[in-house]
Amino acid sequence: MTKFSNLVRRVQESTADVCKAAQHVHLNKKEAWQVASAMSYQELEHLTSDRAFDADLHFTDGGPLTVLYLLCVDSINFCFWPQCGLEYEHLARGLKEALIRDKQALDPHRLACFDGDQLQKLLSLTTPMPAQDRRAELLREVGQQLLSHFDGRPQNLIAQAEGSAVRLVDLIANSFPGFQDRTMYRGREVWFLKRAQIFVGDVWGAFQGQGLGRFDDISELTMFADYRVPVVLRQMGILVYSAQLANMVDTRYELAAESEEEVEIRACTIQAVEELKSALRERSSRDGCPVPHSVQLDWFLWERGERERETAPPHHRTWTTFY
Ligand SMILES: Nc1nc2c(c(CN[C@H]3C=C[C@H](O)[C@@H]3O)cn2[C@@H]2O[C@H](COP(=O)(O)O)[C@@H](O)[C@H]2O)c(=O)[nH]1
Repeated sequence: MTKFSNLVRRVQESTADVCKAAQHVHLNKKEAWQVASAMSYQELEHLTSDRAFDADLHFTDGGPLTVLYLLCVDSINFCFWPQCGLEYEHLARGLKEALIRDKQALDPHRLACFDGDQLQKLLSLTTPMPAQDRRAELLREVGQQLLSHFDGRPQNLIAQAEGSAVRLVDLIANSFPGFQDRTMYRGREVWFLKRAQIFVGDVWGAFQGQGLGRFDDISELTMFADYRVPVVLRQMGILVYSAQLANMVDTRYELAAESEEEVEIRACTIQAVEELKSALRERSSRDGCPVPHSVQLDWFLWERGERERETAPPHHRTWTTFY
């Protein structure tokens, strides 16, 4: 059993350090508290009751094949923007249709032999995406590592987490190298684990927090540091970019992966959602309003970003396999 290292805590702590030291991005905490106080009670009730999992878009069959499907989706859930018109939904729906077409895959007894080749074949049945070869390698890794560490059974992966979302993130990051979303910032390690955490959030959502999706500590997860949510937080005035960074982002200049600018955007995005949650906790002590998990705040912000993507300012552009 891989040593438990609580990588989610490393995400919390390392991104808080980056946010404090950031030169190109400012987290306006006062604005975050304003936004939190302006959220309606009804909105918060909906947020906290909703696991925001889109069951029409995704494959769900109530069993381990759903876990495997989500592991495949989230192993290649990154960088759609270079291909005009391509969105996350095309990936989710494409893999769902490929799985349903591959009738044999639906035989639960066959699940254990879902190896790298089968998973890679699924990709060839979906919409071509940027870096198709890299995505095929990442899918192959899912098949290989699932076979070598978990007897090819996704339910074994879930069982080893023993009902802990944090342990499951650790297992994913330690068992599937492609999910190890971390970098260096001014000589110190920074962790984001966006796809590992979104996988756990998706399993929790797909199973409505029950059975294979039951986690006692889902509240520990951070938001998922992608390129859509920072746009919404910037529009709210919670994230403020330096004039130079604002110009780079607004003119669609590509930010290098692991550059200070990119790392600061991702770290401050995570900390902005934590600040919103702190503000809502404080408000709740006064008016008893429901307090969403970071996962639920994330979905609220992401789906708002999706709705407004045609009219919103540009998101930052970084070529990466992490988000
Ligand atoms: N923070 C955050 N980022 C998310 C998601 C999702 C999908 N969530 C669904 C899954 C289950 C529920 O039904 C959710 O609705 C994708 N992404 C990221 O966004 C970017 C894609 O954007 P665009 O090019 O516009 O499709 C890309 O980095 C992708 O990895 C999320 O929930 N939170």
